[in-house]
Amino acid sequence: MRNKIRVRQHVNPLAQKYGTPANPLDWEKVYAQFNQPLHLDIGCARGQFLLSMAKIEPNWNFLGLEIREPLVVEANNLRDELGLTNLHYLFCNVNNSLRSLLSSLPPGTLQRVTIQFPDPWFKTRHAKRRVVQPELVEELANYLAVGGEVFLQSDMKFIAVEMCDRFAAHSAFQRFGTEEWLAENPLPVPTEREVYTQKKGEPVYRALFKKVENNS
Ligand SMILES: C[S@@+](CC[C@H](N)C(=O)[O-])C[C@H]1O[C@@H](n2cnc3c(N)ncnc32)[C@H](O)[C@@H]1O
Repeated sequence: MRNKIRVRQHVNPLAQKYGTPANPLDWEKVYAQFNQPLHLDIGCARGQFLLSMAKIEPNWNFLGLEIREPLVVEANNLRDELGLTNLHYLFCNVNNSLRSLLSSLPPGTLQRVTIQFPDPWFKTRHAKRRVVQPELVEELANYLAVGGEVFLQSDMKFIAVEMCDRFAAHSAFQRFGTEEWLAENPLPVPTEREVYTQKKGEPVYRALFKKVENNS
């Protein structure tokens, strides 16, 4: 049994040390089949969700972005031990790295994005530290393929509402179904935070958005 490494619970994405955007990736070196559709998981933590997804869907590539570097190192080591060639984890701050990462992708490959239980940063004065900012929605609108999906979930209703409001405010995105929360997770694998929340019997707020038009 692997020992879990201990890392800080939260880091401030606005701190100077996270101010440098990630370098673009050489996709041909990252994945065995770099033209496969890409699933991007934002704030992947230990990456267990993506690891299971990568095993279930070998015809997709998976990229996990995470700001706590030790978790990324550990996740990539495990990926190597398992020999998965459709999975990669990257240490970066998503709030300044999406453009440099996604602009080099083969056009049309980014087809699914998940943002699951992002750090809530409860206080209003910390709201700028939350992951789903209008600028992040704009970058996803720029690089997600038409018909591509963004799946959002949180155990904090105010965060789920804020995330939905920000995607709904962008003309490239349309909410799937009614304005009600999705009753079930449409993906075949729950995240670690999702399992923890459901074990406590607490609610999860889920929504799905589709990209309906190209960003102009
Ligand atoms: C509460 S955890 C949820 C992890 C996982 N998605 C789950 O559902 O189990 C949120 C993760 O997002 C990461 N995170 C927060 N802000 C980030 C940012 N700006 N860039 C990259 N990762 C970030 C945190 O370090 C943390 O690992």
